[in-house]
Amino acid sequence: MHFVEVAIKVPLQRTFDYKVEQLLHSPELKPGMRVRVPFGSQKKVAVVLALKTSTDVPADKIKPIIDIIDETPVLSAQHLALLKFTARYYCYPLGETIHTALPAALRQGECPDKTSINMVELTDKGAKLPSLKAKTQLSLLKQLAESGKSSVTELKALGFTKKTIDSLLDKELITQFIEHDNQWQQRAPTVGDKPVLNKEQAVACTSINQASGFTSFLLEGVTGSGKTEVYLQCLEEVLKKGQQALVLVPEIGLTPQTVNRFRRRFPDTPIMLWHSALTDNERLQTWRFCEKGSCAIVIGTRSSIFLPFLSLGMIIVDEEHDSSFKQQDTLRYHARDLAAYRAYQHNIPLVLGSATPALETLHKAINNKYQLLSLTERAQTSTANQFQLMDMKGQPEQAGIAHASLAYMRQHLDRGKQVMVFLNRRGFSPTLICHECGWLSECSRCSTSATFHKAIGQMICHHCGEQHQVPHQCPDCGSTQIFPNGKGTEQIEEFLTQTFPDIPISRIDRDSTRRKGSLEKALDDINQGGARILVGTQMLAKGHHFADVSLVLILDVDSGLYSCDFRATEHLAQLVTQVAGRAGRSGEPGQVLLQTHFPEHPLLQDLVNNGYQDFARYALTEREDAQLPPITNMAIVRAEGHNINQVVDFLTDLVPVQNISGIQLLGPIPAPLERVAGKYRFQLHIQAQERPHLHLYLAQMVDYISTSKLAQKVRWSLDVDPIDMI
Ligand SMILES: Nc1ncnc2c1ncn2[C@@H]1O[C@H](COP(=O)(O)OP(=O)(O)OP(=O)(O)O)[C@@H](O)[C@H]1O
Ligand SMILES: [Zn+2]
Repeated sequence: MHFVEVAIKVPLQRTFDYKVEQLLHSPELKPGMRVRVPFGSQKKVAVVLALKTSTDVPADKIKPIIDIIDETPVLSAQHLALLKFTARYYCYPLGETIHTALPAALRQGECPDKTSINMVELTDKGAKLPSLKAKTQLSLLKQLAESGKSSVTELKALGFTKKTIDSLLDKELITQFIEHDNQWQQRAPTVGDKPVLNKEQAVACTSINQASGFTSFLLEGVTGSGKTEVYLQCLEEVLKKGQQALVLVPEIGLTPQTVNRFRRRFPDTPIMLWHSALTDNERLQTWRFCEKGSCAIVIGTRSSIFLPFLSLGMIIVDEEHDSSFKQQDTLRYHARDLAAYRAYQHNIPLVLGSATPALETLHKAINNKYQLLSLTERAQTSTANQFQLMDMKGQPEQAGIAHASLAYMRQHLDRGKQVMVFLNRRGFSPTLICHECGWLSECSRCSTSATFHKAIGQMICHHCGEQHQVPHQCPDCGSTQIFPNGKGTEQIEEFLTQTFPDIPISRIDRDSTRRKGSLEKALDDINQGGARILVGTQMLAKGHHFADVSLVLILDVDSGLYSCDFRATEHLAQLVTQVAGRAGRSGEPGQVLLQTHFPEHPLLQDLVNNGYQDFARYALTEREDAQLPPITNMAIVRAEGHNINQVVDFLTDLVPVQNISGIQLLGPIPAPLERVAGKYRFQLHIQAQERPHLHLYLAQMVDYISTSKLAQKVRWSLDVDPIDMI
């Protein structure tokens, strides 16, 4: 008798054993293959972890597997090891971790090659070009007679439909088959025009290319210093060796601009994209092509870290500080941190690039765990941007813009330049206020305000999404004197349209770019010089290269200066630096105006006078003093529920009576946003000097929670290495 240990998608920290009876014609079972198993009254897809000759499950209890789905493993041993590591590190059930990593089609037990049938050619019968009534079918036969075997996507691009192809298949005039083209591995890649690297870029490139085996690099380069150029020239070497590369980019970083740059540089190299808008079939195909080595470069967002590769040669994480690399629900993994594990596993270089490295990464670089490579100058201009703090105290202003700022805007616009106005708040105003009684529009289900969206005439809560009509009267006193309170991008756009009636304005935020393709269109418009004033939220901040922006106006930096989250200043400094970095990217130096009521604040002074590099190193010493991450290690248990007592009791029960050496606990404390969608939210903070202590403790705690009755009454989650406190 043989047994298998399998992982199943269930919210339990355990695996399951089944017995394997002799199945007719069954392929030899191996770890990484999928099987179907009975689970309760259901049938579930499970992944084999190990084959065993004995089990602890009593003989009368153990059930047989139903069937074996795969002929060969869909997860290699190395890939399984990655997923096991991920599950362990984030204290998340292995079955659910595997479920997160696999494309939907594979989770559901479908054939891995379902979508890979990508080529067709004539059969002998088809080659005789029999006369056919349907003209399109005949012209497809002729096309194939001329071109030989062709890819389905190519034929579709020529206007042939799937229906025409299927009809010919039915008549056995053509056949279809799978072809994984690995030709690129044998030939030297064609390389498009490229600039000569400057000295710092060349040093960085050489260091990375000379790395043998697993080495992590932090490429700390000021905005516009040509980090992408360094990636491209390193990738060239990887491709020459016939190896694959994974380039991780933030969600918004996957713009046509970025992709075109890679395409133009490597025109005959197979490059695939991975992002949230792919269909299930496209995901499966990319997965399969990576695995077979038919794809050389993947440019992908967070979850591309789980793609299988045949011969991975390098991982690059662009804008490594970006928060979109951290998944904020279910499996709360950080793609950058998993990238480090993967690079170690494959024994290859890892390149983390940013103008504003996360303190976590910088800490490792300063302690020589990562090799630090610096680009201190911009690639296309010799002068740095000029910063100016605009003291808002006593300043005349309209819509939150100082008159002095408006005068600067006019100067730049008169010279034919583009101006960017940044405010990290969408909507028209964050609240409505009653002039008579002081009523403020609040979300009825969250401890936060409801935002006024004027264009669509709705009040919307940005936390729970609750939406309702704009009131005409104050719900408390009945007065009609209710006004917008505070500013959002919609209001700024309205005001600037009135102030500069002849200047085309483009607003970029989540509301204005909801429709598919609208962001791409807006960015294109900006690059063509169509829009001259750009108003936007952090969507505008990331990675864009707008050649003609010469003035960046940052409206409200003050909200980030005084926050209960110890990371708020780091995030503010990153955001300000990234936004500012959009100015003066070619030609003359840019001007950056920061409007603030606290121009003397040490953080702003440091940032403006000495730059992010200096700020970040100072901020690390502060974290050292306060014994906060990245100096120490942290995890948060979050719990929420409609009954506040149950939430607090659950967390209180987790706090041991006696101190545990090496572990500090704080809580239960209310979350910064204490109520969301009607639920109360509390947290328990766990800190440890040593990472092994933290993980040992967390493993025991998760074990304990699995037996806790209190846990069944609340929703709880564990966040290892949280990046915010919300
Ligand atoms: N060595 C070079 N010589 C001339 N131009 C260069 C060189 N390196 C990069 N550039 C150009 O400078 C501009 C900025 O470079 P790039 O986009 O690579 O910078 P970056 O550091 O990735 O920018 P950011 O992170 O701020 O978005 C691009 O237009 C790029 O083509
Ligand atoms: Zn709400």
